[in-house]
Amino acid sequence: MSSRVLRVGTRGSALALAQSGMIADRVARLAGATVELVRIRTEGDVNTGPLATIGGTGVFVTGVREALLDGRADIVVHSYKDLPTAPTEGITVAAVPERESPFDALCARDGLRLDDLPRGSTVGTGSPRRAAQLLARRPDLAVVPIRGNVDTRLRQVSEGHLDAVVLAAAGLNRLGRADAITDVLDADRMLPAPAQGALAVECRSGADTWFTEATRTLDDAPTRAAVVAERVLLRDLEAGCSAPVGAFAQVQGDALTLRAVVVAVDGSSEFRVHRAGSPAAAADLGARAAADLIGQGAAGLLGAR
Ligand SMILES: NCc1[nH]cc(CCC(=O)O)c1CC(=O)O
Repeated sequence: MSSRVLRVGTRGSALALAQSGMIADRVARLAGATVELVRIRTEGDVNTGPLATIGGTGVFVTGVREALLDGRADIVVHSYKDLPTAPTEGITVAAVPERESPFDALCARDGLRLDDLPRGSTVGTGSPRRAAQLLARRPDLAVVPIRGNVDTRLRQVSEGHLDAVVLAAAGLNRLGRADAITDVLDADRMLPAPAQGALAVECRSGADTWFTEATRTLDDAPTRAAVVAERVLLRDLEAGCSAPVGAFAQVQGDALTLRAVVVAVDGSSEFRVHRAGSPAAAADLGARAAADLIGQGAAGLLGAR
């Protein structure tokens, strides 16, 4: 029996446990280790008020990273789209594993698809990006702000309080709730949040240990290139994770393509870009796309910056 123990820091939400558990099992198997889950309760879990009033989604990330930095955990796993774009001193993204579905999913009553929702239907989402793109296509819908974990949101539909909710397909898939999806919103209808569906596996910088070595082997180069392009775009727009910015990059053959949109929160106007580059120059592609959007006047839709 091996004496190696991989300590994986994780929040206690169902999604966090599913994601951390899946990565932990893969790293542990590669390293011949056993897994110890280190539960972390963050400010965002304790305080359920509107995220904007308690410091944004960063409140979830900070608590988890503290466990890494003070040595309680060896690795931590984040939904990449929840990470701020600025790098953190002392922490390295050791792996960006192969991406799950990057797309958003409509979960509606009675199996309805977006175009079949009756006029005036209520759709729950707390995301300005999702709200704006829904309203751009269906101005008649009533977007209702909601928060809470995936199960709480799905219950709003199953209990008849809302006609539909929009959630990341990746989260639903990882939680085994793909059955709730009635319409996967492809890139032509809704561009996802930068890095949606991707995970970031973090280790302390400079620690060349058995667990960083094993973690690095989970890195997927095409996913990393796509995520770099999407997040450099977000960074250069100086927009946060709740900004009305959609972006989707993918490696196709030798090329990396990037599509992005900045939308008015009421869906009344938008700026778009579609560019291609080399996967080796992913950051440059994101930067050029952001400059293009700013040149079109997109900064005016990004609000106070
Ligand atoms: N904002 C919360 C969050 N962060 C990551 C996911 C889903 C998983 C992913 O995008 O990787 C979700 C839920 C959602 O947006 O529906």
